[in-house]
Amino acid sequence: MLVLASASPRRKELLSLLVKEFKVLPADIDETPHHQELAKDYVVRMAVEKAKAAIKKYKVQADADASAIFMASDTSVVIEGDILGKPTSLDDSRSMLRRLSGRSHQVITSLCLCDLEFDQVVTKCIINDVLFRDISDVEVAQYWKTGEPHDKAGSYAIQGLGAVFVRSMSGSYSAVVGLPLYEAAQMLAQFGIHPLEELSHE
Ligand SMILES: Cc1cn([C@H]2C[C@H](O)[C@@H](COP(=O)(O)OP(=O)(O)OP(=O)(O)O)O2)c(=O)[nH]c1=O
Repeated sequence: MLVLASASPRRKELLSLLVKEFKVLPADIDETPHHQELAKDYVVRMAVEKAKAAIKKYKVQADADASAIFMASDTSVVIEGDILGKPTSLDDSRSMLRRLSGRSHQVITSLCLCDLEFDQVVTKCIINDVLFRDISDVEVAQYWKTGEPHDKAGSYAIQGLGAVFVRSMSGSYSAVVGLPLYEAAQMLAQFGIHPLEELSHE
């Protein structure tokens, strides 16, 4: 059994493109970056901590399966080395989008796959570049009202209305949305889960 350690509807939707059956077990962790922690290290640490928290929750379940595999991920927007998480208010969203306006930033997504005993652990970090057009404060306020930026790192969603800000991107689109499909498929194969085989045996 594969367990997705996530509360993100995007991650669930993306994983369902690769795997038919999996459980979803959201993991609550402290997402505060350590002092001077590098963004790459931070996102990988977050994915590992989410996986570990889900393992802890899973182990106390009555139907816990010893062969369960756990998948967790984290997405952060990074500009000038600063990590932008989810906005807490319109002011916060405004300051994020003002920083991103008219320039390029990185979206870093990590992935962690591991077994129940945390003996076999594989992590990966995917870095994408996203270039924004200029964004006015009026647009920031209008965008905030849609609700879309509220639960998104960097205060935008490339898969939604936020796409109107994106001039170009390079890297993995699915990674920016929250779950890098190419890398997830490669990592699942290391745990004996082969998406194409599984989905072709209907
Ligand atoms: C940049 C960007 C982020 N996001 C989302 C992906 C993630 O869900 C969210 C970043 O927050 P995360 O902390 O990575 O994820 P989450 O809290 O939503 O879910 P969980 O930790 O339980 O797995 O931002 C988009 O949906 N589109 C985008 O373009």
